[in-house]
Amino acid sequence: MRLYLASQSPRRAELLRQIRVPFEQFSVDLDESRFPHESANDYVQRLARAKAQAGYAQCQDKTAWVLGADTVVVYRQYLFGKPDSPQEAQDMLQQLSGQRHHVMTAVAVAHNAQCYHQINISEVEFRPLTLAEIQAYIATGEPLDKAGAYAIQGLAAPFICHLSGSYSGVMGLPLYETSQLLQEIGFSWL
Ligand SMILES: Cc1cn([C@H]2C[C@H](O)[C@@H](COP(=O)(O)OP(=O)(O)OP(=O)(O)O)O2)c(=O)[nH]c1=O
Repeated sequence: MRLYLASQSPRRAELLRQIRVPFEQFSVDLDESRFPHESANDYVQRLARAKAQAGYAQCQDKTAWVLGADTVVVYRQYLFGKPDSPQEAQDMLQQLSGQRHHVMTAVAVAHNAQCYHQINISEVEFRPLTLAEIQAYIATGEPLDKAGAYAIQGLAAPFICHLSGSYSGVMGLPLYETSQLLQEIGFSWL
């Protein structure tokens, strides 16, 4: 049984390689807009399923399973995806400074009409950040393709004073939940 990762994210690929899951990667293009009144929880799960299913539709190997995932940062009533500009990244990081927020990552696997999914919700606390620190961080370019405008695995690691949940989930692919899904579909590795 072959596994495909329907994602452009190098982090998701790195995490799957970390646990030695064999896979091939390609990206899918989707409308990622949120429905009116859709909860963050429902939104990430819908997008993870949509990525896996669109990936399966696109995949020539119809015996394969396709994995998709989606990550959002949730602070109070706000939902932060990838910032569209350095200014938006600055606004996100100023709000996250000195506060706790949640990171939700959903993961889904699809094959024909079958689609299984799981969600991980982790809690992260940032120490207070100065505007100069935020601007210096944005100038590195790292925040621009990351949900919530930061990377736990990168230069933002020293900003994080508390994490409750899953490091890999915050990074974009919760490995506990992913391995549960792979076991459920009978995909064995190692
Ligand atoms: C919070 C956080 C997010 N991220 C990344 C993971 C995801 O790549 C990205 C969230 O955006 P997503 O829209 O979930 O994913 P993506 O567009 O990068 O890739 P694809 O949809 O093709 O699978 O943010 C980190 O790398 N580190 C972090 O600490």
